[in-house]
Amino acid sequence: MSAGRARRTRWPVRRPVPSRTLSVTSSNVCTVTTDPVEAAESADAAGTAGAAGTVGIDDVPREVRERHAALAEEIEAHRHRYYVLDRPTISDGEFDALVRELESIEDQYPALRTPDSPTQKVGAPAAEPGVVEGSWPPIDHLERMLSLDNAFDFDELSEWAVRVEREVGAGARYLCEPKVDGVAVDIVYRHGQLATLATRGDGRTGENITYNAQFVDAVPKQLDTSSAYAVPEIVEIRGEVVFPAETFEAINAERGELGLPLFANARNSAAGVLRQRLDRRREKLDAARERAQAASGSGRAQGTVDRLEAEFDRARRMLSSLRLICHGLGQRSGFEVEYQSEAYDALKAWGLPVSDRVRVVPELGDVREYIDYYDAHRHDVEYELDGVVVKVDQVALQRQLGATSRAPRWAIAYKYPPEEVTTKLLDIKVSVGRTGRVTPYGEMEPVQVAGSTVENATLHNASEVERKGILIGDTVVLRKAGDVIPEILGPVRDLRDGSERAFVMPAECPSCGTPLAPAKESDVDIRCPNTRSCPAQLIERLFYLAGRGGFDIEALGWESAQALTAPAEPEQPPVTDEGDLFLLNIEDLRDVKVRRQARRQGAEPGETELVPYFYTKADDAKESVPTKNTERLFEQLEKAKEQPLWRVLVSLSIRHVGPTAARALATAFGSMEAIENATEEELAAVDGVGPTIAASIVEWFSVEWHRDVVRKWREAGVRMEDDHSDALPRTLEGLTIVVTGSLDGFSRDEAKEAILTRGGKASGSVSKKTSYVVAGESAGSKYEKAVQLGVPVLDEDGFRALLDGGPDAAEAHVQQPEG
Ligand SMILES: NC(=O)c1ccc[n+]([C@@H]2O[C@H](COP(=O)([O-])OP(=O)(O)OC[C@H]3O[C@@H](n4cnc5c(N)ncnc54)[C@H](O)[C@@H]3O)[C@@H](O)[C@H]2O)c1
Ligand SMILES: [Zn+2]
Repeated sequence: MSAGRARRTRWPVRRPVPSRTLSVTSSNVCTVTTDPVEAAESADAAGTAGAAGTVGIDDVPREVRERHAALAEEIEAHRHRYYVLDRPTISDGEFDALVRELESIEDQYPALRTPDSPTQKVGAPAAEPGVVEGSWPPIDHLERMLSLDNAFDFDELSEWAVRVEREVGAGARYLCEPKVDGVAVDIVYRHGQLATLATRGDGRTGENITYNAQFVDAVPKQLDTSSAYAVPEIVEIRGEVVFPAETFEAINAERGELGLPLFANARNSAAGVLRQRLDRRREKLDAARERAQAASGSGRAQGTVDRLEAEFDRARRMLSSLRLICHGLGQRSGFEVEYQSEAYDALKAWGLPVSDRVRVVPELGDVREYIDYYDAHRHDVEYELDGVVVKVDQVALQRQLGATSRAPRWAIAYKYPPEEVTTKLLDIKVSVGRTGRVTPYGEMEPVQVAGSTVENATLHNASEVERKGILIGDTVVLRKAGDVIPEILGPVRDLRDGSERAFVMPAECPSCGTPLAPAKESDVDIRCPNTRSCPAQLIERLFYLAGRGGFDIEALGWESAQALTAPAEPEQPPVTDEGDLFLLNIEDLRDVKVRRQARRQGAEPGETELVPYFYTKADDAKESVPTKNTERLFEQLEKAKEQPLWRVLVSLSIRHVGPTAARALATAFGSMEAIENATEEELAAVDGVGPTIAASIVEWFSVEWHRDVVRKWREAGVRMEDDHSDALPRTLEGLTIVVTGSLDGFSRDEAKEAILTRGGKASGSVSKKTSYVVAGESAGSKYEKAVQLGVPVLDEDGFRALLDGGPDAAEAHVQQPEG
């Protein structure tokens, strides 16, 4: 059986909507009331009839039936964990894949699509009180709460649109909304007063969490009855409760400090917080207070009160920071609108929060744009969204379209690729950085997430590993959001089997074997103190000094740096610290060998061989010769000796001395010697340097091998002072300049350097204090801002004039605002 993309055949044949359903739905905007059993039966009947006509359940091959049953059971178990326990063990993406597999089986064998299949149901039944500890008593919704059908790509979205058009003809307007990844709730107002707050449960019955509603600021206790929209006698509102992303992070940080298990994501945390039995906490607190009063003066009794009070308070604070986004109505009497978007205006007028990102658009192409926009800006929204919901805006058409047993036909959820997956944490290793800092990182079974394969993720430091409660061997939740580096959020504790083990920070450097220690006693980070020739640190420093902000030696990449500092042969590496770099002789590298996966035919995986790194020998040649890259390396080393002083300074890897400080130092002192001999005060007095950097420079030069690096570079011919003729006229003294858009004659870095070397400041944002904005090709918002603030704008010619002759020369080039 093909497990290919499931084709939706949930409503394959046009069938009359039962009249009873019609009459009930006629007052409906966002949720359609159908009798679930009847609807499910007719869906089943339709499915069966639509596919093979006579294929009954007995005609389905046994293996298929078994796979279907096993999958259904697995899905139900995950639903229970997710909806009732708030403790899922798989990611949403993995869960959705299981559901899709079930759907594709049912597409092939519609007889399996029975009313109790998970594909036909919403959520999970609210737990019977007492069955799951801590759940609230159930409450029936006035109208059923449905789920949504999903589209995972544009083809599926247009298939939906085609079905809509087939049912109701052209002319549907599309209402686009963020799909809020929160906890679905149902709120009932009677005569404008909050009556109940409930979770979705199985769509029919949810948990009655009204007690907690009093603490949720986002849920109005009373609707504004003075608005243009009369508040109906009874109105049922649907929405999502979420934590803003920031609050979620703060909550987890606090839980970490208190030693409580962290929430895996914002949705789980919102669900956990919303569903806690705050009433019971209150009872406990009251009882403790009474006991304390009875045992007047007992410190212990008072201690209990204090603790319970603090806990109650914390819970209340968390509830009050929850947010609500309303996106629909259930039952209501005496309230009619023509459009769903109009219903939102009413909700707003009554004081209910509605997303201001909702848009009504006429064409599917516009829907696509909306979807693309939020795909790119998913993380600019203050809460988590996992997709976009597209709805038919006209209420009359919604009625015509109706619903299946589990979802309306007039809406669809377009889902973005998941950003969270689970994977196995195979090991925790440590890496040593440029400054010797030792950082643990997780090695995982490779997984696909947000479009790339991830197998490593940093864990920052040992206390982070502890705070997150991660053990080696755990299944972990891994998150990769947009361009952000992947992060291990935490373990899935429920999947532990006892074989997991705690991570222990190694006592010795994995690169050079030196005992590790914190630099200062109070530091959380530990370091390898062998700064001079620990290969891990030296490689990072070489890589850095070869970078674009340093000597700019492209041919010295990470691998070459490794071959120079830690080759397999000879034992004594050609470079023991960066001082050796410019003293290298191409001949010295002839015998440098590295260990590689063996390339010979039939080599086993893991079988290695020694190969020369810098030299190569053609099959028929007698002598080996330097590789192309080796030749380039030596050419570039030669050129690097002529780099300006600030680049040499950057290349020394002095803490806090990046390009900006290095430029300021070079301009102020002119030579390495002068900097080396300057006092801390003299250094600190330089504009753009300051006391921290000054102290760091003095400390750096106090180390003997550091001074040797400078000495060796000087001996090798590296230029250690800026020629006087290099000094450019300081035409931009005191000016702040913003460059935006692209220029023909300057890269971004070159433009910046041109500004800095003439005494100006280069800034990235436009304010009233900006002296000039240089606007190149396709300059955007910064240009507009400049015009708005009246900051003079120059084109590229104007920029050149400014560089050469200062403000007077640029005067003639200042662009006059239009109009
Ligand atoms: N990891 C697990 O084990 C597990 C288990 C069960 C479910 N899940 C996840 O839960 C989700 C499925 O649950 P679902 O039935 O709630 O379906 P859904 O999330 O696909 O969509 C339906 C729900 O979206 C909500 N919604 C958000 N924004 C909305 C808007 N603007 N308009 C209308 N509705 C909006 C509504 O509450 C609605 O009920 C999936 O993401 C699934 O992966 C995960
Ligand atoms: Zn080391």
